[in-house]
Amino acid sequence: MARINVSQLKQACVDRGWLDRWLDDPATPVPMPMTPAGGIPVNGRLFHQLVAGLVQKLCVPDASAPLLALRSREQIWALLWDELAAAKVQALVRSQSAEAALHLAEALKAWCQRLAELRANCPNFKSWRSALLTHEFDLKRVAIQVSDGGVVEVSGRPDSVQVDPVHGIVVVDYKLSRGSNGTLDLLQLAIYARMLRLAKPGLNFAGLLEYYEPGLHLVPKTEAQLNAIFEHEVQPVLDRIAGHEKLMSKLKSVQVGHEAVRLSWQPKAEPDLGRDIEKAYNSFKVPVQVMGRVEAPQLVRYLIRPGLGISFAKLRSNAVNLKIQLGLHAEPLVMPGSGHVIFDVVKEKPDTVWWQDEVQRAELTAHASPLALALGVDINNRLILADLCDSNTAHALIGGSSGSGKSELLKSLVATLVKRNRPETLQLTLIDPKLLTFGGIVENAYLTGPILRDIEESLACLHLAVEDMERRYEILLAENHTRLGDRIAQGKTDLPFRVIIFDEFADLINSGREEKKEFERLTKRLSAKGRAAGVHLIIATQRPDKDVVTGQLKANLPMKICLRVTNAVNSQILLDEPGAEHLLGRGDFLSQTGSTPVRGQSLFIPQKEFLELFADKI
Ligand SMILES: Nc1ncnc2c1ncn2[C@@H]1O[C@H](COP(=O)(O)OP(=O)(O)OP(=O)(O)O)[C@@H](O)[C@H]1O
Repeated sequence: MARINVSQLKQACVDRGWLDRWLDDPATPVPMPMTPAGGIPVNGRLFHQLVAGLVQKLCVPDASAPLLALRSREQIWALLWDELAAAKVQALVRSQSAEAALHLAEALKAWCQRLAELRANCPNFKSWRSALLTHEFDLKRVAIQVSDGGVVEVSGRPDSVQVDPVHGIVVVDYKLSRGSNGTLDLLQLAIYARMLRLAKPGLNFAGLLEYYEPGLHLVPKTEAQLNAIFEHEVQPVLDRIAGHEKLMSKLKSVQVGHEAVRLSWQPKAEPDLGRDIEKAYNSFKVPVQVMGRVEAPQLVRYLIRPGLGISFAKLRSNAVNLKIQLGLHAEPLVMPGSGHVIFDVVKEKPDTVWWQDEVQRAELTAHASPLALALGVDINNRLILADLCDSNTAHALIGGSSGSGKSELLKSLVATLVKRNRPETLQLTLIDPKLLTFGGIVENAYLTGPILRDIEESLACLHLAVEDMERRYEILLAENHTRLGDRIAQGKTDLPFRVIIFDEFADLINSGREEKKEFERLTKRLSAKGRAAGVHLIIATQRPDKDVVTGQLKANLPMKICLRVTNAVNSQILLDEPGAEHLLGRGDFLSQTGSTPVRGQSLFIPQKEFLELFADKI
């Protein structure tokens, strides 16, 4: 079961990169960003210690009459100072500065004032517990439900739960400075309010941030506000954590054991060739050890450690020998990995990865961006995600020879966009000169117009898209928005996202010099400015040669997806490296959304299911 603590969870909500690193290895502590240096040191930990010490004294069950008689700020402060604070504050003068010590003392005084007020407003004061319900207590492993029915256990230690005269029962967090990110404070409050509600069913908790700066500033939040923060900001992160945990537990057994495991794409049991590979290499005097085995939809990957003094080149040069010895139907792909050698044995009959199953995975459903896409699954059965709203993946160039799986890939991308958006927020422009890819979609609310088939129409459509983009800029500027997504998030749907999908643009480029120049000019403008205006390009070609995929086009379309191509030159043109000529076809691809290509298998959606997505949106 996935477990996380409150500090980590709030950090994950504001920094998805941090979350990714934590998910990769929760055992290795991922450092939290530090509060920026500068200003007076605020000694928050000491403040918490001293306050907790006093509360402990006040709240003992048989508290003495003088303790119960404390009423004013001065009386409470005198006790706190004499019993706990004096020595610490004086030590601060020596170890830090008089300013820091004064800041702490003032903050503590403000807290005493707050306590006196709580007491004064407590109708039937019998003990300090009537005002301070609990203080610095552990909430251990509170199970919070996630969308797919699983749970994530969250642990933490709220500062205090109090009865506030105005706000009712409140979970309180003390802060000695507002820091650089008030959002984190609110997230923490929302998480604690939800944990308390689960731990104490029947009670509702509002929240209060008490900023001692050093004077007290209260930031109250109602239960409804905290609920909304939790639902919008925290729940998707918990869904993602639970989804990841589920995936990892499946993967673990695939990687370490050699047991049959049912993954979402349901592999047929492939023989384990681990020992055979070792024996075969040994027979050529190349000692190796197979360290692991991962079964992907299109191949089985073995991770090999070469014996001492055995070079990678030796393993690679024996690939053909291994094919013969092991009776494989294709030569294994031998590639360098980090700390091991990758030995990919392609399956004779690759498994199909069904779109319908994969798009339900939490990594995608919990993704905040409406234009997040699943390109496919990687070797480790993780979804390969790409977000059109992200500048690194805002526009895509797809290449692959005939039969490599471009049309199916385009269909799965369109299906994901349609599944995750309504026609009011997403408009598709489909250009399909081959007539087949999007054949069957008739007039539809998701489409900007009929599916375009001829070259002149396609060029005219790109012209209009540029005009549309310029108009959008003017509107965004007038309304003070920097990106269309923010406008849509505010509920304004008169300008939806617009995704232009062009299957086979080579014919257009090859129809004449002028057309080619114009196509390049228009795609350049759309790709340079489109993202902020919510206009995105996904264009595909069967002929990724240098005349079609020009340097300029490549530079303008940051995301590249290369399916099987006929030769290493085509792979080089698209990805800047060879390799895609060895892919299997049927949706086996290398995607480049970052620095190194990732191998994946695209998702398959049967035509009937694809058309059904559009069926009721005429
Ligand atoms: N992800 C996938 N899973 C299973 N089968 C696939 C997948 N992608 C493609 N295929 C199969 O591979 C074959 C070729 O696919 P597709 O028609 O998409 O290729 P293409 O690159 O568009 O070819 P062309 O350019 O000639 O139209 C089809 O039979 C298709 O069903």
